[in-house]
Amino acid sequence: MNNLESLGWKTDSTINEESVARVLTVQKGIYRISDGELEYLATLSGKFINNAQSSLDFPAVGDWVEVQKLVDEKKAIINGILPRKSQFTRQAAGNKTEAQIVAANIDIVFIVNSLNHDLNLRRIERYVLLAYESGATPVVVLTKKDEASTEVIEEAIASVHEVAIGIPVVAISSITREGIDELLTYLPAFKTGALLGSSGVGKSTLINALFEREVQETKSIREDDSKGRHTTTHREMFLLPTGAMLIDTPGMRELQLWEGESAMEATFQDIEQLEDGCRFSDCKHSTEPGCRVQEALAEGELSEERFQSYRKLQRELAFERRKQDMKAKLEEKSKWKKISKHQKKHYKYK
Ligand SMILES: Nc1nc2c(ncn2[C@@H]2O[C@H](COP(=O)(O)OP(=O)(O)OP(=O)(O)O)[C@@H](O)[C@H]2O)c(=O)[nH]1
Ligand SMILES: [Zn+2]
Repeated sequence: MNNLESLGWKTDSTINEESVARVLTVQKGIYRISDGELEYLATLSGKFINNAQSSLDFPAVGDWVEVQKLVDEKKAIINGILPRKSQFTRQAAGNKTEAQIVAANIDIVFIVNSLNHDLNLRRIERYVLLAYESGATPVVVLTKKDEASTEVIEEAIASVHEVAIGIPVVAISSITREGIDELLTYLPAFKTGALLGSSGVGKSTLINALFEREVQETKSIREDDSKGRHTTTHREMFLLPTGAMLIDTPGMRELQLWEGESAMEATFQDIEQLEDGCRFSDCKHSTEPGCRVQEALAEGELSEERFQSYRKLQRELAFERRKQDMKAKLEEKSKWKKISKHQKKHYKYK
């Protein structure tokens, strides 16, 4: 196994692996990257910056980048980004239509909620949708198991299963360590996970828990690791002692919906299935006769809250799409403006 593989790299003979590295943190144009052996502080090449069209073209935590290493100085220059397997975006600050990339190449998304507060099922639905949109696999984590009664735990798991259909749910305690091993079965070595969840649900405590025991256990093996891999806790992409990676970026809290047609279908499979039973294929599920959705609502088979949440997310997505269409049109316009200006200029000097 080469060093890159320890960061989750899959061997690719079409790429010169000597010049590949992964982005661990991003801070004001400085990228801390690793090739699995050494870390480098990298900047973007001039050509890269010139070619970038939007903020999505810039590297994010988790990206694989093509670099030129200056080994002696532990510095590097980033020339390009390798194709992303998945990506999380949010709205760029100060720009209502531009997406900004928060993290890339995430395999598993942990949707973290705490058992000692009211479970917000609507938020879970939203996060499930986001996970599917990004291209990652969702897992729901219920924290602070030590503070909840068996009854509360069972009830919480059952209600999450209802809104997160077919998605694993794990109840854990970072204090008693209950459930931690089960959680790790969803994050195998060389895979990259990300934590999604509100403030205070226990994400940092979980990361610490994931480090502690393993650090003890693996200490003898990695004691001579002069890079101090186990003590660095300020990174955004953590290299866990199990060999897996975990991303906890603050930006993950402001994730936005982007264009999730198929993600909606995956998230609301129950409703999509009911819709197939409506008499009219363009049924709006309000007053139409033979509406299977209304029937399920009346019979309590589908909860009103979940249906409203579905509606709300649908509206939001439609809004996002309109915004993006508008943006595309404006860009097209300004492109033509530039071209005609350019032509006028040429004309003058001819
Ligand atoms: N009883 C109990 N308390 C926990 C557990 N995990 C976290 N806590 C407590 O919950 C509080 C918040 O935990 P954090 O890990 O800081 O939460 P966070 O999600 O990282 O919060 P932000 O960093 O603000 O996003 C702290 O007081 C923790 O000690 C747990 O498993 N059991
Ligand atoms: Zn209907």
